[in-house]
Amino acid sequence: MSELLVTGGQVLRPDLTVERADVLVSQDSGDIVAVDEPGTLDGDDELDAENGLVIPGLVNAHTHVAMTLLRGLADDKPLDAWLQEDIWPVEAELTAEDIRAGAELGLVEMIRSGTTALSDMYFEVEEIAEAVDQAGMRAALGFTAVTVGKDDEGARADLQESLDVARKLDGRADGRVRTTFQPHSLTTVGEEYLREFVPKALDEDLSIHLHANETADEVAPIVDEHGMRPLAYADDVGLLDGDTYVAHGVHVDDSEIDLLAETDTGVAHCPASNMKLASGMAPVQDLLDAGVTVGIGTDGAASNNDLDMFDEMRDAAMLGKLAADDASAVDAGTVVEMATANGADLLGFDSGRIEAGANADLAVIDLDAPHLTPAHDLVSHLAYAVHGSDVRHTVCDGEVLMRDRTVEVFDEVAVRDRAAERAAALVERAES
Ligand SMILES: CSC[C@H]1O[C@@H](n2cnc3c(O)ncnc32)[C@H](O)[C@@H]1O
Ligand SMILES: [Zn+2]
Repeated sequence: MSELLVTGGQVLRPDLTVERADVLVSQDSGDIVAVDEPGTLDGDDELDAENGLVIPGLVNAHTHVAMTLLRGLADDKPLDAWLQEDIWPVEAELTAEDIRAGAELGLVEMIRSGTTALSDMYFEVEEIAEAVDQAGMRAALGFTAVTVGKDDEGARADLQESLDVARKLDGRADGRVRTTFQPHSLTTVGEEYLREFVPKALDEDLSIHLHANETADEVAPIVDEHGMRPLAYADDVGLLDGDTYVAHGVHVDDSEIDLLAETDTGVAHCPASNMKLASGMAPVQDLLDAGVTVGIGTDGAASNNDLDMFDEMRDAAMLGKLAADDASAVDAGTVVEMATANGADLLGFDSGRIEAGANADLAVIDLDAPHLTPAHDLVSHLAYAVHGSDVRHTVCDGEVLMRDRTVEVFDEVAVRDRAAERAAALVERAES
């Protein structure tokens, strides 16, 4: 039996109070054993949290982790033009090795900035699952099906692959990988295919993750073609009958907010991507007031351009206020809950809170910094002042992924070099 003691720090509790405490975690079960007064617990190994704040590992509720290879490739365009002119032509040249290299780079970036769980949409998911296994992180993964531009055989093969991959990879990495069925969006997967394959996913009790209501441009065609709002259409084809969360949810009207709440459908809010692609402002406070579970995602690094969930919390708070025209909307405590417990709920993990019995997924923030001084309110600091680079240690499933800012699960320099080489060769191939 091996136990790790995170000692000497202040601890963020599930009710968002902060207290001086030690946290004992089991490296066998991967769970938190106890949170108790300093000096009262003993472990086989220790992690020094002196002058630190121990928080739940952050949960990135929507990303495309391998898109780190496309970071900075194409900026300053709206979604449709960005995808069609820049991203999809390069993605067409991606190999399994590229995706592995991009995923490893993204996971290193996440570990360095205190993220321990992610929900990912992409292809070559076997490679991503292996990278997650090596990273020691937790993930909800899936193969994303797109049917536009494909013949019937190709379209059906894509959706079948999404089901097959979900079935095959569920439980990988000693149970740290869960899977989701993934139609890319309501405009990129045809109705006949949704009507055929969504019931199959529901029969198999698969969670569902899709992009929805991201831009105004994708709402009108759905209303024209189906005579209803996008989320009413999603409900009509059964997408909201399961354990479902939608990425973005920007252009949702009141009836759709009610529908999300009634069907217990979650939203992965992606504030930076929504701002950068000028997609719009999600009505986050209205969603929360209606009882919708809202997590936070970075989206891919090509539309962000980083995977730092502290940046994302700050963006969520700022944009939430603008959207609501109310400075009290989407407050600091709310964004911290969104990035931890809410995200864990969406992904189906027992993490996102520091209490006995929860998954031992933690990050320790170094508070010894000018931009974190004074410390009137540490929840305020988490939302508005901490940067990913302030993370000193990262722990997932009881294992130390980063100790004293050294990533222990990857050779970080080799990961960076490989990703840079692969990204350069990828772009060369796409341009030739
Ligand atoms: C086949 S995996 C996912 C697919 O989605 C593309 N993508 C990246 N960001 C977004 C976004 O904000 N909205 C819609 N689609 C997005 C990505 O490039 C992949 O092709
Ligand atoms: Zn996305």
